Amino acid sequence: MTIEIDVALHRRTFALEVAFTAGAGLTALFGRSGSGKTTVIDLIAGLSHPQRGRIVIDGTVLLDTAQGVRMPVHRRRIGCVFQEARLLPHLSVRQNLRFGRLFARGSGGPSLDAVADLLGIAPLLERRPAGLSGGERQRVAIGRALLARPRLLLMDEPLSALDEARKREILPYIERLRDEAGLPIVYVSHSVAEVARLASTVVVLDGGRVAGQGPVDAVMRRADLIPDAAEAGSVLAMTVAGHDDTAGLTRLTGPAGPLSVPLLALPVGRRLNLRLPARDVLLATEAPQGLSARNVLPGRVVGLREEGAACLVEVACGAAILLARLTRASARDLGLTEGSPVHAIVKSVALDAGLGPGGGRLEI
Ligand SMILES: Nc1ncnc2c1ncn2[C@@H]1O[C@H](COP(=O)(O)OP(=O)(O)OP(=O)(O)O)[C@@H](O)[C@H]1O
Repeated sequence: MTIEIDVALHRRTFALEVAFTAGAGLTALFGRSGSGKTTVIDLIAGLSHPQRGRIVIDGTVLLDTAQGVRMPVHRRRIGCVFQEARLLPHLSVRQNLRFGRLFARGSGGPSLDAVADLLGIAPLLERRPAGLSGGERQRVAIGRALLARPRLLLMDEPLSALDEARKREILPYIERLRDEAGLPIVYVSHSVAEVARLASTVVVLDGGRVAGQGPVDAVMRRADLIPDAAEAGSVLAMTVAGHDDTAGLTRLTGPAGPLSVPLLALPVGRRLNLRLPARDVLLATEAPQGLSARNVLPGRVVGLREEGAACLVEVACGAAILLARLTRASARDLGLTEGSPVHAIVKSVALDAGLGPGGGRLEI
């Protein structure tokens, strides 16, 4: 499964020149307001047209201006989910879902019941949209899009109209969709938390151009690519290994080594992306003694970059690279150079978009 995009669109006040390829999973289009994210979504959906471009999804050419190919919107088989669910208010949830099926082309694809189960909306089928929470409405909108048997799902800031509690409710369903439905997703967001938690691949847009792209862990470490550089850090794919109720800790395993965090209400075996902001990682040249922080990972410096008064240090720990933000003076005092053995002390993790109690930062 591949998505290939290479488009150029020139408006009077804005020029977009974007090329990227993405594989299976969830590809996040990430960037500041006005960077061109929605414009790219509209071009893929066929809602607007570039002066030049080629868009190919899994071998099917949707657009190729050089060959005069421009597939109309209704034949593109692209599902769209926007900020607002846009359900038909006079129809029940079941009828809204069936409405999605009306647009399905070809055969196969999941049944209404399978989609309702995947999204946890089976108990809501006979209700009307007005009686649903924002998160429930959004899940119905996703279900309606899935029932049209799309080859690709476009999601344009689907959580931005929801409060934190509703975001928490819907995120696991988007993860299931990503992991179980086998449908590629292009997801627009300007939230580091959402991108870190959901994305497999990230394409960063800036001023209508691709500023950087790659796997989520590589892109989130690039302080130069993150609109708020203080949010830069590593993203680790962790698995819940066990809980220690007496100590009040959950043990996680992952590519950088084991980490303990305050108890999480997640089952053993559950995978989660943990974001370690660079500002929350300290470095020591010797194994620290008498320290309250319990998560100390041995590693080796593999990169140093000065940025103003700060020094960003990349540390290879196991199979992962952690990012630590030190002052330049501290980096000098520690005598850090490439190859230096260090101990990374993880002060806290960001439990993105509400995985933990209340979400946000968790001191560990
Ligand atoms: N229909 C249009 N006609 C002219 N200019 C437009 C149109 N739609 C968007 N623009 C301009 O194109 C630029 C990119 O807009 P776009 O909506 O793609 O950005 P975005 O990254 O999705 O922003 P946001 O995060 O705020 O939604 C902006 O400068 C915007 O003003």
